[in-house]
Amino acid sequence: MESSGTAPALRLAGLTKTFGDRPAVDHLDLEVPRGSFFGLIGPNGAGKTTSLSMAVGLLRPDSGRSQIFGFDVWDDPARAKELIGVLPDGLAMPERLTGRELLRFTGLLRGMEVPELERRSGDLLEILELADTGRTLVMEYSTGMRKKIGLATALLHAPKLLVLDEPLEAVDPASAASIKVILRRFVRDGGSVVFSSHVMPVVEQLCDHVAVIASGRVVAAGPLDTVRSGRSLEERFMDLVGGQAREMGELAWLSS
Ligand SMILES: Nc1ncnc2c1ncn2[C@@H]1O[C@H](COP(=O)(O)OP(=O)(O)OP(=O)(O)O)[C@@H](O)[C@H]1O
Repeated sequence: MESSGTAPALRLAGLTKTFGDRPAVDHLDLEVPRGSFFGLIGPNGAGKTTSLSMAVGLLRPDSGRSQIFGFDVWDDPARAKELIGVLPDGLAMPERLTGRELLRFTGLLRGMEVPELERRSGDLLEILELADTGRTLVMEYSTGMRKKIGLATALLHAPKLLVLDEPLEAVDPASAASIKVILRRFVRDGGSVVFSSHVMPVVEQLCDHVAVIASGRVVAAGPLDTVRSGRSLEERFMDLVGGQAREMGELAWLSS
């Protein structure tokens, strides 16, 4: 096995997953360099969530491998998973806990010492503007609040790689700004982040690397400026995935 000392933060090799007779992810290869802020973009249904779920060991691929700092997610799950913090899509959480209780539960499962766990939970709840939610149960949280508490659980054990599925979706602008500060600081201090998004300006603002996925395959990947090749990311995205603003003639009935 490759030494964890030189391996990329994340390496996906030949990842494949078929639902029914349609491949959702089709021999996908991807490398996230250490210390990079990596954006994953692609149209709806391109296979981003499926790829990230397989990358972190939440979904078993039909074939292919995922390695985190050289540790295989399926052969060596304990070592791989202690290095990552994950914000999955549609996160299933213990619903009858408050946010603070959820963090305590997560930290204890991770084997953290209680005083340190309490200190970090307080910091995270404060910066994510969840400190005032008091007795509110997770089942009563809004979509954006669920994203934020999910992100807090991903950060709690100070992982080396964050894998985040649309972390800013449904999050209000003030909280989004806080999340961007947290993620930037995380990368500045040596962490690596890979996240999916549909918001091109956010990806351009945050990321130094990007991959475009379409039909379960990587159609472009590399440093942001290389992938953009002198254009905006949105223009490049439209070129690569064949998107075009449609004529509205067929919806003429919508205009009264
Ligand atoms: N559990 C499932 N059962 C059947 N089909 C699935 C399942 N999960 C995903 N798919 C299909 O796999 C394909 C890829 O879905 P996926 O959610 O990975 O795309 P995505 O790029 O994350 O999309 P979006 O940007 O809309 O979130 C889609 O065609 C989707 O319908």
